[in-house]
Amino acid sequence: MAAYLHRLHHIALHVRNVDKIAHDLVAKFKFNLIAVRLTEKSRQLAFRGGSAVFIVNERLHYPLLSLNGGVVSRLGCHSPSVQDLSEVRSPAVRTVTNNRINTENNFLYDVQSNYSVDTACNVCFEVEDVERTFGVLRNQGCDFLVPPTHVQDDRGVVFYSVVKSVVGNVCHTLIDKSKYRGAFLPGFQDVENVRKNGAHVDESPPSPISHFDHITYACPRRSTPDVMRWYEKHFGFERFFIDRDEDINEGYVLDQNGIGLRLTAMKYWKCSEVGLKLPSKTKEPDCKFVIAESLPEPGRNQVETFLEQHEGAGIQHVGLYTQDIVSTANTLAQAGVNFFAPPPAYYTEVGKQQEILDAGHAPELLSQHGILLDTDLRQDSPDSLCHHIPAENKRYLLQVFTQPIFAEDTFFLELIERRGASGFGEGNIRALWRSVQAYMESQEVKPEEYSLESATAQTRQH
Ligand SMILES: O=C(O)C(=O)Cc1ccc(O)cc1
Repeated sequence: MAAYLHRLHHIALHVRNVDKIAHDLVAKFKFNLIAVRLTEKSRQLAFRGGSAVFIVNERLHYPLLSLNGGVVSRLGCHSPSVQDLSEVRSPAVRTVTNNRINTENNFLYDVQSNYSVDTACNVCFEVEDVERTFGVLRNQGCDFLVPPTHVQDDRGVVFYSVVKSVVGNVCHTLIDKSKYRGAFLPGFQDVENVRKNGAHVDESPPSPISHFDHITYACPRRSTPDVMRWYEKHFGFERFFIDRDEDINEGYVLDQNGIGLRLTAMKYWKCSEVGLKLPSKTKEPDCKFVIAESLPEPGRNQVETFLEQHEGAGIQHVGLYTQDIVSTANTLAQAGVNFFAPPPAYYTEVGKQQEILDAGHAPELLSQHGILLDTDLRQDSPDSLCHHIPAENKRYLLQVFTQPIFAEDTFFLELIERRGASGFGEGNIRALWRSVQAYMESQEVKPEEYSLESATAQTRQH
């Protein structure tokens, strides 16, 4: 029996310095700061775009006073000013683990990450019953980093526990907030409340991001079956076939023209008891998970670069869903987001140009920010995520990939818009791969000298 996952609650990042990433999420990626937790030992900031929430955790090695001039001063016009947040103290909470008041954990709803590089490493799911889920998973041999714990304030109580996954440093906070009436989580100060108590701040505009579409793990070669088994057994994930001819054991393999990538995707159902067979109409898929591993090809590639610079497996990228990728990419680019662009020939190749035109898009517009368009490999799939499929058109998806958002060539974000396509476009994956390869060739850099960082120099600068 697997755990009952209700839905994805948030993805947590652990960074050495929250300033840059907080600034980027607000000013560039148009997320809104929704809640903060500031203590002498840690800063935790929550950002929302639609239902997509990131919590950015930073361990502090200095007292709270240094907050002045720190993150909050550079968050931009839609975030509270330094004065608003420098007066914020974590609301009083009672944290109880194993019937004892817990004062040790600096990070609520997470664990202290001593990881040496910045990392996205916790995918938090809402569950129905933390104690029960803990019991089930522990009996199955899962490793828990935080046993069932509850956090209480005057608006109610939240239960959580943190389980380690089999993917590098990735762990999962399992949380039950059904007995909590507050806007976010106990221990966090809602930014609305900060505003009401402090100076006037402009209302935040709605974010163009609506939800997390998928999370992609970069894993070592031949580790995919173990990862699949773990998620199937413990969380009830099901295989999502990217291609109908995909081999069940091999996954979806791209191994032509210098691309050596194996992708295997998994899905689970939102708000449903995992494992329960529901009529397909009542099933609502949540965020997908993709496992990427490289094939034993010579030379460097995105997955191997990630593993090296991240010092192990982990979350390589997160797909952010937007209803209008052209407008969102434009807004983000104007705000300073740099996207990877495919070779210019991508938009003038006869086949691709026609494909873009048939889908009702202008190749010139897509080329401005490196947006890729691909027809879904699963044209006859009955479980499409999009409900508005133009009968005359094939189902397709649009994607654009950002440069890594941390100092290392590791974690990046993706914008994705689906027009009836529920899978992942082979052409887009090839184009992304090639955008890195093309730079290597144009610069005549030997593969072993190549770094993703240098490749980003050729991506579009805004
Ligand atoms: O297309 C996507 O968003 C994927 O998740 C597939 C993918 C996985 C890993 C890569 O390095 C590139 C593409």
